Parts: sequence; C-alpha cells; structure tokens
Amino acid sequence: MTLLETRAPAKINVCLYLGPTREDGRHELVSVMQSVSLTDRVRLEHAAERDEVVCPGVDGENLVGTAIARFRAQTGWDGDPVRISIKKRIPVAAGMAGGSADAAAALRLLGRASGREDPDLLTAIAEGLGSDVPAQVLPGRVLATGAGERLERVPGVARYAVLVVPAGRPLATPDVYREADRLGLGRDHAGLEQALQIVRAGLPDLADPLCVNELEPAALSLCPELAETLDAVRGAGADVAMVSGSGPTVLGLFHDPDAGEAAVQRFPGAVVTRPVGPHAGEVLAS
Ligand SMILES: C[C@](O)(CO)[C@H](O)COP(=O)(O)OP(=O)(O)OC[C@H]1O[C@@H](n2ccc(N)nc2=O)[C@H](O)[C@@H]1O
Ligand SMILES: Nc1ncnc2c1ncn2[C@@H]1O[C@H](COP(=O)(O)OP(=O)(O)OP(=O)(O)O)[C@@H](O)[C@H]1O
Repeated sequence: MTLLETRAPAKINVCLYLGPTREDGRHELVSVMQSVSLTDRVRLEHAAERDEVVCPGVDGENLVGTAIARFRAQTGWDGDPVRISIKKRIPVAAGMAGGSADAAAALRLLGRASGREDPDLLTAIAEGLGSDVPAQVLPGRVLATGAGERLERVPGVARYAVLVVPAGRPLATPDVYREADRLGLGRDHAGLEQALQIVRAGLPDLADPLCVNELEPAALSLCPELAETLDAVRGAGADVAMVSGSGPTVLGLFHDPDAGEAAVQRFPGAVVTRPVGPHAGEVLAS
C-alpha cells in the first residue's frame, strides 16, 4: 500500500464558555477552536497481520487504535491491515487535544486509503471518539457548541502568534470538568445562549475581552502554580493569557508576532505557534 502521511495540528480554545451538564454527562459549551502549527506527524502504511499503532511516548490504549476499529466497523471497509505511526510533538494530557488530533488525522488517512473521504462520514465516526475529535477532522477555525460536536466553520486564519507554555505535568480532562462542577462554575442555559450570541456577533476574530476560558478556575484550583505562569505570560507582553482547554498548558496570544517570538525565550520548553487552516491537514502520498 502507498505510504500516506498527514499532520495532526494541536487545537487551542480561543474562548470556552461553560454551560450545564447534559444527560450524557458532558457539559454544554460555546467555544471557538483554532488549529495551530504545533503538529504531530501521522503516517499510514501496510501492516503484515493486523492493524497496529506505533506511538512512542504514549503508553496504554491509543485513541488511534479505536479510530481504526470504528472506521472499519462503521464503513464496512475490510482493506489490508494498516500500521499508523505517530511522531508526537503535541504535549500529552496538556489541554491541546493531541490524542483527538491524531485520531482525526487517522480518519483522514483511512478515508484516503479506502476511497471513503466524505467529510460527513468521517465527522460522524469522529463523534464517537471524543468531544474534541469532530472539530479536527478538518483543521482550521470552528465555532463549537453542544458538547463540542456541533460545528460551524469560521473562515479565514487569525494572524496572532500563540505562545504555548507546557506545565510539565498532566491534567486529566474529566478531573477538570468535575472540579468545575465542585466549584459551581458553569452557566445555565440562558447564560450560555447569551454567550453564544455575543461570540457569534464577535466573529471571525474575537476581541481580546471575549477570549475567556471558563474552565480556567477549575484548572487553577487543581494546579495553583498556573497563576504564576499566567502572570508571567501577561508580563511578557501577551495581549491575552489563558489556560488552554482543560489545561494545564498556558497560552499567550500576541497580536504582534515579533513580541511572541521575543517572549518565548523567557519560558523554558515553550514554543511559538501560528493559527493554521484546513491545508495543514492535507493527506500526502509519498
Ligand atoms: C476541554 C476540551 O478540550 C475543550 O475543547 C474538551 O471539552 C474536552 O474534550 P475531550 O478531551 O475530547 O473529552 P472527551 O474524551 O469527550 O470526554 C472526557 C470527559 O470529559 C468530560 N467532558 C468532556 C467534554 C464536555 N463537553 N464536557 C465534559 O464534561 C466528561 O466527563 C467526559 O467523560
Ligand atoms: N494518540 C494519542 N496522543 C496522546 N494521548 C493519547 C493518545 N491516545 C491516547 N492517549 C491518552 O489520552 C489521554 C489524554 O491525552 P491528550 O494529549 O489527548 O489530552 P488533552 O490534550 O488534554 O486532550 P483534550 O484537550 O482533548 O482534553 C492521555 O492519558 C493519553 O495517554
């Protein structure tokens, strides 16, 4: 089989407004999700006997293995076994949806390998893999509602630089949502609807005061040291400093990209990234 390759871009939540819990246990939200140029490399090739996932640095069950199984089950594709190899650069359990991005990338590769590239089909399979997966089947910028699965694409690519400051320790997404509940965070339906209207009116490039992550107090409660990082990122000139998704990675948005490049030197392990559009997820044959 031809070797196919794609990139799996990390995502940031430019804003995340938190709503009530649904019957399925997940929270409603209103979020603008943006893919950035921090990527994993994901490759598909022929495997001898059975489907395999190779992903150094990630122990335990890989979401990509589940993606392959679901793709076969939901499409009926019985093509030759595949090996999907992932070279990670996105920090793990950091609030940048790395596993979700890899799973979405795997669906793109499987779609190409099998001749089943219908985005609606791939998105339907993605919905069963996790809240962050559907938005990443086609990288770029989306307004996500529901629990993250209802998507409206927002055209264009924002121009700010994104400073990514990893925390050096993981934070599990369910723990952060649970902490949000314990703290009594989260709007009621009317409050979330109001946030949706304000965000929608502010698109495509949200004004800085709308770049708010309402999960941040929960991440801070579990990782109090993040307050210092947020202050340092602000002190380094970021126009917006916020926790990424469920954390604990901290982000700085810089409207002046040169200021972002200058700030990165102050934070060991940090990288500067840029928003990217759908082309970042192209599937290439080699
Ligand atoms: C924090 C975000 O990254 C923001 O984009 C996402 O909401 C999280 O998405 P994710 O990691 O793909 O989450 P999933 O794997 O679907 O869910 C893991 C757990 O997180 C909680 N969860 C997730 C998404 C959501 N909208 N509400 C939730 O309460 C639930 O306890 C769920 O069982
Ligand atoms: N391909 C993968 N890459 C990274 N983590 C994976 C992968 N597959 C499974 N995992 C597991 O998923 C868990 C969450 O990892 P991930 O990096 O996706 O978290 P995250 O960035 O916080 O996700 P999100 O932002 O969607 O909440 C980890 O415990 C990890 O072991």
